[in-house]
Amino acid sequence: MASSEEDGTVEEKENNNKKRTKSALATAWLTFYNIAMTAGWLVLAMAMMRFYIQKGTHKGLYRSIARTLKFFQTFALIEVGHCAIGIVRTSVIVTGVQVCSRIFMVWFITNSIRQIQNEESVILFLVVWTVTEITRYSYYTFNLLHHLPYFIKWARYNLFIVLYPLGVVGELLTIYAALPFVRRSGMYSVRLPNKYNVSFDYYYCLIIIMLSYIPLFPQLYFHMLRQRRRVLHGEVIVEKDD
Ligand SMILES: CCCCCCCCCCCCC/C=C/C(=O)SCCNC(=O)CCNC(=O)[C@H](O)C(C)(C)COP(=O)(O)OP(=O)(O)OC[C@H]1O[C@@H](n2cnc3c(N)ncnc32)[C@H](O)[C@@H]1OP(=O)(O)O
Repeated sequence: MASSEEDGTVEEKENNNKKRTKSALATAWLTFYNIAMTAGWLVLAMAMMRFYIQKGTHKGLYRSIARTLKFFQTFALIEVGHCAIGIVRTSVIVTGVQVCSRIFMVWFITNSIRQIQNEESVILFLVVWTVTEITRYSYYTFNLLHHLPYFIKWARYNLFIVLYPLGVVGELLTIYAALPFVRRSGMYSVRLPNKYNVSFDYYYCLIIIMLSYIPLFPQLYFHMLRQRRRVLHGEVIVEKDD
């Protein structure tokens, strides 16, 4: 009897040790990840400012930062993994929609269609993303280090109120500007007849994606408003599981 109790205690201790090691590892990884992402977006911000100060125009700005942007935005896919393995308390779906829509904007719109890279709307969403990400990743970093300045917390849970709609406007205007080029070039489209007997029209796919902002964006926005009430006003929010 005594020995089984002892076994139980030993097992519990081992489990607790494993959990502690796992959470220490997760914290170390997240701290590294968030510092790297803050630095990446800071580099982007500085490159954009330097370009604009030197050239006095936004034309050519996208091309000058394209590589860095593609790298750091694509790297954010890891965040979906963080949610999936449970090291951050965030919904896989919410994070997945957010990250995939950004990657889609970078790779399948802005990077693929040269003719739209100098649109003002591209600069709009780039500036909005950059401010958002510097704030968001520095918030996570300082939070993990238990030294969170109030102004960063305030910025994380207030700036999105204006930045989120602005980002969406920038993205939608950019997709809209891409439509004529996509239609003319037939890019990423598969026409009939072909040996697989399938067709795909990227032009209509883009229109569907634009329409999908109508149901999806409010969900992301209201999610952030709930997070804001929880973090800034201490409200207890019960969220449905994925
Ligand atoms: C294939 C094509 C698909 C196309 C689909 C099209 C449809 C698109 C629809 C809409 C698209 C919108 C486009 C908008 C783009 C823009 O970004 S515009 C710029 C403004 N943007 C924002 O303000 C972004 C706001 N969104 C986000 O912050 C996130 O993406 C989020 C997923 C919505 C954030 O939610 P969540 O993580 O739940 O909130 P938090 O409060 O930040 O975190 C919750 C807890 O998790 C911890 N945590 C999360 N990540 C980390 C991390 N990296 N490191 C450490 N900790 C992390 C966080 O600390 C919280 O923990 P607790 O405080 O303990 O709860």
